[in-house]
Amino acid sequence: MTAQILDGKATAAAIKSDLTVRVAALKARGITPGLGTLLVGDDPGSRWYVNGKHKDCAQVGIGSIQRELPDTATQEEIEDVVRELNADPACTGYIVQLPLPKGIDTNRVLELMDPAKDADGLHPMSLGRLVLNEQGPLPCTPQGVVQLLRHHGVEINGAHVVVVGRGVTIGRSIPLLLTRKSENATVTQCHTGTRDLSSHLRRADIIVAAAGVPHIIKPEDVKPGAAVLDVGVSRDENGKIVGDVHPGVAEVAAWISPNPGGVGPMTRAQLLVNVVEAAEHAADAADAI
Ligand SMILES: Nc1nc2c(c(=O)[nH]1)N[C@@H](CN(C=O)c1ccc(C(=O)N[C@@H](CCC(=O)O)C(=O)O)cc1)CN2
Repeated sequence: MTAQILDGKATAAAIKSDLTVRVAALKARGITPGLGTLLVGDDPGSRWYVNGKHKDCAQVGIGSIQRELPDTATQEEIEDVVRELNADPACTGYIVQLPLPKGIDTNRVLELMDPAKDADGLHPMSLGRLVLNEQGPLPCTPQGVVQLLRHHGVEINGAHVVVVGRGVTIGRSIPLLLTRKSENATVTQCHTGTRDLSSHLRRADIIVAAAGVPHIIKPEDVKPGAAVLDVGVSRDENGKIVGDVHPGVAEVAAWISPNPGGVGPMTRAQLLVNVVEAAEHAADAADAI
């Protein structure tokens, strides 16, 4: 039997439809949320992602502020734009598209952002809030993974999840989200230093593959009936996406996220959720004065 699809495109469309209503309600209260983006350099993938984010904004009624710098930009030039976005009242939330060019201190850039405008959940304050179980913007891809599972009714409570990868934007925070009481999973985090990856994978009810290694998850390593989410993005010689999950896994798993069309659209939808939630909190705080 072939696995059922964890359909990121359809789930993201449902989230966006709900957000359209919430943005209209904010506008009725005199607040227009505006997403800022800072793109440094001309990587075609990053440009595609940023353009997609602005297209999404237009669909749900969120304003757009688009800033760009060449890949020769210095740390100071990048930080100047960050300060401008911090000060811009039309920009209620923003992101710095990652990765930044080599030689740029990414953590210093992220730390300079106004945490109240962090739309990506990647500011150290936001990540600290996640650790402390406090309210704040959630990292977009990790929360996209959680929402994709929830939307399709995949049982997370009590599940054993194996995450492959420990990168800061994705792998690192997935265990933080899935071990919250609301999710209640048990998580094993595997990485390049893990001995005998297969033995961990075979025990997983849910696998989240975020290693960036083409087809690292093979059919023989997957427990029949597991849910498998493919977050890896590598490219073949024609520029086509090759995920972390071997196509044969679809014959063993009960659920599989396509790639493209799975976690990617959910990343974009969660960004919009963060922008709208921040604007709603600001509106509530203003009303309370
Ligand atoms: N500041 C950030 N930078 C990066 C993040 C992030 O969350 N914040 N994540 C990734 C890139 N990313 C968002 O920025 C992203 C990745 C993938 C997709 C997506 O919709 N992908 C499509 C396929 C697109 C293609 O064909 O290339 C899909 O999966 O269907 C959206 C956003 C790194 N940087």
